[in-house]
Amino acid sequence: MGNQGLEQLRKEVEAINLKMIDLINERGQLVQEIGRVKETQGINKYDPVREREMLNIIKEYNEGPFDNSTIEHLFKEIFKAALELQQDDHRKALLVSRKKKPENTIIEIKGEQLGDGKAHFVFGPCSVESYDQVAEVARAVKGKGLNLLRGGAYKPRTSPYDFQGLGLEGLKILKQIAVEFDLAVISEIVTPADIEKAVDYIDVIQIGARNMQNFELLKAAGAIQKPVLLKRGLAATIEEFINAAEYIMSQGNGQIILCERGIRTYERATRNTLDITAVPILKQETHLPVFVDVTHSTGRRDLLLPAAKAALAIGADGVMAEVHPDPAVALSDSAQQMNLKQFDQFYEELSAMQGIRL
Ligand SMILES: C=C(O[C@@H]1C=C(C(=O)O)C=C[C@H]1O)C(=O)O
Repeated sequence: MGNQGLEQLRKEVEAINLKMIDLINERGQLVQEIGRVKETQGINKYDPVREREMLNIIKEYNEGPFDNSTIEHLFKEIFKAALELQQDDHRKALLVSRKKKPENTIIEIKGEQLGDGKAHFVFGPCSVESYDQVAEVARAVKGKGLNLLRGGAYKPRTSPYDFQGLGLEGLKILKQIAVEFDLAVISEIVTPADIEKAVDYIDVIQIGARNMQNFELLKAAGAIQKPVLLKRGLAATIEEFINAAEYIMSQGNGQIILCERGIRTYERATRNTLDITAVPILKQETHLPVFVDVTHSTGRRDLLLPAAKAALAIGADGVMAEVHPDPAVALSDSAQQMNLKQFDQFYEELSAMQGIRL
């Protein structure tokens, strides 16, 4: 067959493509109409029995050259696309998505505007151990002109025999520190029932990696009007992370800060693997501020500074890191927290970074 024959055949294929588009769209319009009828009758959009009936008729009719399994596959895709057409469009766009809200969400905490394009920082010990221990770090944080302090009161630990945190006593210490040093304090809450009482003690509720898909906790955090710092789960995809944030926002609380904290991979050189490109993806997909926790993602003191630089360079709104007056005796995470001298040096070098806006 010469080139002319080939061209003729291709023209015929092209003409069929166009006819198919018309037919598929005509079908789509009918399905949309069916969707509207179902809506008024309160019937489920998805109807697998009806789909099966149609597939049986289609297979009965099919004379090849495509075999029945291929035809079935193609039509299943058409049904799926048709079903998506039936779901109404704005229900599909998540509240946390850029599609829904193109401009950045800015969260104001103690005069800082998280999400404003400048770099923000959250420092503090892994666990609240005593008033004096937190006060020492608070003094160092305040000394740098910073306003946000973290400290864990409820500690979800891998082993039940590890230090579980001071609980309410820890929150009380944080509250006292917040008042005395004029700081905003961030602490993790692990039980829905504790959220309501926690708002009296802390300024930002943290939902930790292990609780990212604790949906009752997310809903409880959505029902209050306080900023929530939501950490990505250990093995959560970005989509799951975004949906976890949606749980909070769908309850009415839009003050959400996302925090990438590393994910579990086969790599053992670091405690977790910092998924650095999650930052620009989350910035593109959502309108929420994005932080990077360099302590838990790396688990290594020597990597805190390069990881923090990378986070800011790639567009993170802030960095979180752990600081302890004497990491060697810390009741949790002793290998990765900075002491006060290392903290000074870390902050000095980070704030000298080119292009950083403090
Ligand atoms: C159009 C309908 O809704 C859905 C879409 C279908 C389709 O594309 O043909 C079939 C069944 C349903 O899952 C219907 O119920 O008829």
